[in-house]
Amino acid sequence: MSKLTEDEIQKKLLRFPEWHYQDNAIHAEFEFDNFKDCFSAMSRIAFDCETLNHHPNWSNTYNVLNISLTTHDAGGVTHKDFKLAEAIDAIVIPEEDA
Ligand SMILES: C[C@H](O)[C@H](O)[C@H]1CNC2=NC(N)=NC(=O)C2=N1
Repeated sequence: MSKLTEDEIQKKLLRFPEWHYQDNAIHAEFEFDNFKDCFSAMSRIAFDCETLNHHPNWSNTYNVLNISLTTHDAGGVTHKDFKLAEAIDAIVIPEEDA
């Protein structure tokens, strides 16, 4: 899968308000009520990663989850990253805000 141009990425990001592009990856930060809710979301995301065979660079500090998505095999952002971002948004963003 070939990497997207910055123009293509910025256009796609219009549909992903939580995400921004920087340094060959798309990034988002999500805050939860507590560690348990955060880690629960991470567990659910992990199952989707396995289904999609695509994996995030991420870190967790108590109730905050930082996620960066890039396609290592392509050296940049591809459609696979947006597929995973879509799955993550579906898990993390409450229905009434989506
Ligand atoms: C062998 C396996 O399919 C690849 O290494 C997959 C797994 N998950 C991946 N995740 C991400 N983010 N980028 C990849 O290039 C990638 N490649």
